[in-house]
Amino acid sequence: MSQTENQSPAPPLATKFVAPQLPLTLVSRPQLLKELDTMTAHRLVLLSSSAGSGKTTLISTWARSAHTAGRQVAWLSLDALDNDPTRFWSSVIAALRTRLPALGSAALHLLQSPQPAPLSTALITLINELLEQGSEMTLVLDDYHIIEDQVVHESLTFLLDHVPANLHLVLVSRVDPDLPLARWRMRGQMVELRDPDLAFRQEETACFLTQVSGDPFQIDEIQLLQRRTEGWIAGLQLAALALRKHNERAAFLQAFTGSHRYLMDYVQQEILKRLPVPLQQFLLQIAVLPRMNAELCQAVTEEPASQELLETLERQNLFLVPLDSQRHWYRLHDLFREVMLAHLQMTQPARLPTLHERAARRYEQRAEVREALTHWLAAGNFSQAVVLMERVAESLWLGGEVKALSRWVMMLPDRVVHQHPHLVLITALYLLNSAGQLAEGERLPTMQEGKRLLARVEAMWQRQDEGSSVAGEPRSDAETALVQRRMRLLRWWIASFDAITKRDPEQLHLLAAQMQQEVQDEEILWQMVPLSIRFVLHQSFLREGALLLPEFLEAEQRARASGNRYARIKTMQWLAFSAFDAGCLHQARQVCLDALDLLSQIGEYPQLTGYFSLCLANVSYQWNHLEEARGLARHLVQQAAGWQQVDLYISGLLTLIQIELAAGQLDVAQDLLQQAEEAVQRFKSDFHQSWLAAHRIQYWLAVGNLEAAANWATRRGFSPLHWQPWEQEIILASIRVLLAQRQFRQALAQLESYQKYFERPGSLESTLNFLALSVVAFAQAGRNEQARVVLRHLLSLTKAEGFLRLYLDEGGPMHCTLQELQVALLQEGEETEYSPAFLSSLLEAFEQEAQRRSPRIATSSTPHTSAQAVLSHPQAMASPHPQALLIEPLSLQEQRVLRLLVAGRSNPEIARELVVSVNTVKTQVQSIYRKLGVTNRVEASTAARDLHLL
Ligand SMILES: Nc1ncnc2c1ncn2[C@@H]1O[C@H](COP(=O)(O)OP(=O)(O)OP(=O)(O)O)[C@@H](O)[C@H]1O
Repeated sequence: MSQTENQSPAPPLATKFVAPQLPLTLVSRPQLLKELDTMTAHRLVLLSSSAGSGKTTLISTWARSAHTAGRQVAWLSLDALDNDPTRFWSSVIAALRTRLPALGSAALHLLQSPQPAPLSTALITLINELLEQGSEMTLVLDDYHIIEDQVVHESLTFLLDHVPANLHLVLVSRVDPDLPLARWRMRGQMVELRDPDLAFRQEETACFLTQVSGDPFQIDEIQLLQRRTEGWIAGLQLAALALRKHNERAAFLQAFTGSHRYLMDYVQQEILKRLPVPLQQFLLQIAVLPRMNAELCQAVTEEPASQELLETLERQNLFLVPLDSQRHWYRLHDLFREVMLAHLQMTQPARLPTLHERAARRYEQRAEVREALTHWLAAGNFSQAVVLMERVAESLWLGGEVKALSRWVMMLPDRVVHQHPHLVLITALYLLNSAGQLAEGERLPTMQEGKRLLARVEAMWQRQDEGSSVAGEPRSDAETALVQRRMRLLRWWIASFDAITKRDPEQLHLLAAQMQQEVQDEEILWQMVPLSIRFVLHQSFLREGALLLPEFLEAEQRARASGNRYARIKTMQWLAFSAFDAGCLHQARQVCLDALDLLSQIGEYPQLTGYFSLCLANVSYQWNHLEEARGLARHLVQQAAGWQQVDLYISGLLTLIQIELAAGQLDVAQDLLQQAEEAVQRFKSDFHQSWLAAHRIQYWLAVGNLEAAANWATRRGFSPLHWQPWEQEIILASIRVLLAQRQFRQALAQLESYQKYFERPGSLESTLNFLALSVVAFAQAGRNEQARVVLRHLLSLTKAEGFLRLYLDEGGPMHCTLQELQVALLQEGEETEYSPAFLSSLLEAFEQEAQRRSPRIATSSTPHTSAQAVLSHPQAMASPHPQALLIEPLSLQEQRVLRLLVAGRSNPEIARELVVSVNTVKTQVQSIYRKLGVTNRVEASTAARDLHLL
């Protein structure tokens, strides 16, 4: 090469002026191309996004199609030599001349003359030539990030500020160029495409993978790669490339992370190597943070200019994703972050623990425990991790985060587990406690996790017993005994879950007794274990939770004195439910209110409020505060569904069904029944079956579908010989079916045979339900005297606690019996073992119930009801006990007369059958007409049928 040749600048490569070849496996992006068509009407289109995000491919595809459509598109791929202003503008003019050869000769001459004119003169000449020439032209400047020369930036700004309307510029860059972008953006002179616009959508990823590999991909494989790459095309392409060398596609996809060599090489060569060292270091170090703000970055990197560096990363499209619109919080693109971490691990392994420790400390100061723990563990600083876990274990339980705690505990190495067995055992205790509150079908995984934790401590202990070397101090006998006792307790607790699954109350009883012995001198936390088993045993199995009331009262006091919040909340929960079972509604309500108060004082633990809300809803229901009960139950169901607390969700639904049935909202009840049935089936929640079946029957009876109810009862078949306490609601419901079928004798026989079970001590709630049904059965069978006797007993048991729904739910026959009792008391001046005021308030409640169900009747100017009015009310048919709809219910004798009348008997025939005079029958028939609001036999028959009075 000659001297002169050596000094003259190298001529530009002709390929600079041609859009690059498109990939063979091109995924078409019609939507983006269409957008570009519109965007290129602007003065400037900026494509600023990460390396390998598909900028060049997109714009060259567009350039080709624009060219085909007759548009003039000039192309210039910039290179490092273009960092010289003369060279840059000469290249630009050369690019323009590929489309308009006559353009720019004067400007070029000025630029290249031996005594060059000022740059602005050449630019003005070019602008004037463009304007003069007049045709539309788009100029693409690819890889503009290569340009660092300030004069080039300034001259380009000059051009853009004075650009003629027929020139449009497309700038393609990995970083935001040093141009007045904000001004142009604000003036609407510039439009942009950035990473989120360019990332492949899932269908594009699918198309790309299929084209590259030739094989169709499964949807889950596509989703996995889409998630991993977040649509970053270069990442996807590298994964596809690596995939070609693997036979086991599924295994490869699972193992594909940022530490893959292809990715690391690409990022190193294309990105990291090109950054200044301080920025490189900053990026590598902040990669230990899953999400970050300037303050955290500063804590980790000790770099005071963290805010500015974050802004630089963002401007340079270095995979920093803003998490809020104020740009306080960011995260790194996941796969890119993995590459950074892998790089850090490879180049500066000793630095990683320090960075994690700094992060952990900062998070601890911010009281962000989860993050702090993750970093302590990542730093391998297990002693700090354990200290923190021990400190926050209880709060994590309260916050419903036991599973996270158990995951962290599982990450501790054997040596640490051996030194801190109690942390592991307490985590297992919390897990088993949570398992106890889950519906049966979902209990297993949580229990398995508890088992795994316990097994770790046991295995270590066994190794110690066998004399194998486990690091750590030798233990005192007392400490060894304590750990062993706790392991035993947990084993028994696990065994108790098996007993629950096998429906084995004896075994449960045995286990609880064994445990009770063991925990005499234990901390309150461990004393809770046998109590929780006793609660399940007595509440869910034997259904005599009331028996435990004194025990729970005492436990609650102990828990209060201990200051342990877990123990307090648990004992209050048990206490509330036992009080409810014992019929102590006021006490149950007070405990719930106190517990909710306590929970609001100790912090936001909404998951723990559920059981208290449930109990409160049931108390409100009994007091006939239906609106309040409904509000509580609805809220509870919504929340429990969100928290995935299936047991609570189903219990809430069942309570809500009962409320809607009582309110006559049968359509709503029907929907809820379906939801509950699905949930019970899905989660195999057997303990809810009895309530559910009982509600279903109540619903059928309420809508008059006696056939469905009867079919069900026949299929089910009951016998006192197979009494199971957890089936008592179904048993009572099946007796209701008998009553509805007018099989009074059988119903009474059933009641008698079950009496000893329902009237046993331990569940006043069961006893009350049984007695209420007995009153109705006797009354319907015409055994009014006995009905009144049972009713008096019932009144004496419920007088102090204000039970209302217990009575109201039984409808007409209960109402009649109450009225008869009141008359008898007035006539005979009988002594009562309950307050007559209570009786009056019950009768008043029945009146209000009738008014609520049928306001037209209550406000009618005629003193007596009309059956038509009753029937015209939409809720009339919803009443489970239509007699209650009549302002004046029919007496039993009138019901008998009505039945014969409907059967077509004449007055003398009725008189003969009932052994009364014809005149008496006539009076009773008139009274029936009056009460039903009808005037003849035909109307009476219709009303009787419609109102289900027969
Ligand atoms: N639509 C597409 N179909 C198939 N492959 C594509 C598509 N878009 C991009 N690619 C591939 O992705 C890789 C990166 O694309 P491209 O070079 O266009 O990205 P870029 O953002 O311009 O990158 P850089 O910043 O490095 O210039 C290329 O190998 C390209 O072939």
